Amino acid sequence: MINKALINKQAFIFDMDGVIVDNINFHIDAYKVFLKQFGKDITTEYFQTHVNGRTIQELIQELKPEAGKEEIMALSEEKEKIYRDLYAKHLSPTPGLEKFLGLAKEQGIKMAVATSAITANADFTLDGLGIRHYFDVVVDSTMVIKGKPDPQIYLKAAKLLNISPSDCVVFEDALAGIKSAKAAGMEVVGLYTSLKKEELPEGLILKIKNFEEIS
Ligand SMILES: O=P(O)(O)OC[C@H]1O[C@@H](O)[C@H](O)[C@@H](O)[C@@H]1O
Repeated sequence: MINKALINKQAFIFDMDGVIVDNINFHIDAYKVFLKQFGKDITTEYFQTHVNGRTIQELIQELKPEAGKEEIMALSEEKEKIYRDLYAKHLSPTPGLEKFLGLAKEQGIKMAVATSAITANADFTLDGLGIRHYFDVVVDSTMVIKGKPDPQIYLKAAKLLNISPSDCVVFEDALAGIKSAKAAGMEVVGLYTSLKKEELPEGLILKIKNFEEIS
């Protein structure tokens, strides 16, 4: 049974990292390796407030303003390959995810993924877990101009699903992602995977550790 707070909605839109997979520590470790070439380190706090949920392309643009599109994509792929190599043998869905996706599908709820990741990471996760077939739409960072916290990615997912933003619920774990979804006019279920429960902002319809709590 799907949780009462969600049953009147027509679409569920899932963030990927920190929601479909609980992988944030692997991103932090990959950034530590990748950022050495820029003479930078990254703390967990800096990651949560400035990096998590944003696109790596925008981060690289800040680190290297002179880089053109091709170099930005090459550097993005460099960092994401480090991440995929670190996480590959741990790849697993957030507890309860598949049961929840199955129930939602049975009830005719449309579903999308809206991730700040590059396409290779979305493929790695959705195909690696064998769950792509649950989703009607997958939007990644290469398909938008402005990344989260801008609302563009969630608005695009809703448009492709053909569902009005107010009929969508978003599942998010990152501060930038929650801002993006709210700016798109959507209600948000917060997952406390990368942040602690008390660090998630107010104004969420639910705060959950994983999908076992709502399926
Ligand atoms: O949480 P989302 O939207 O799935 O975003 C994932 C992205 O989150 C960012 O923190 C990372 O820089 C990216 O490497 C990663 O792909």
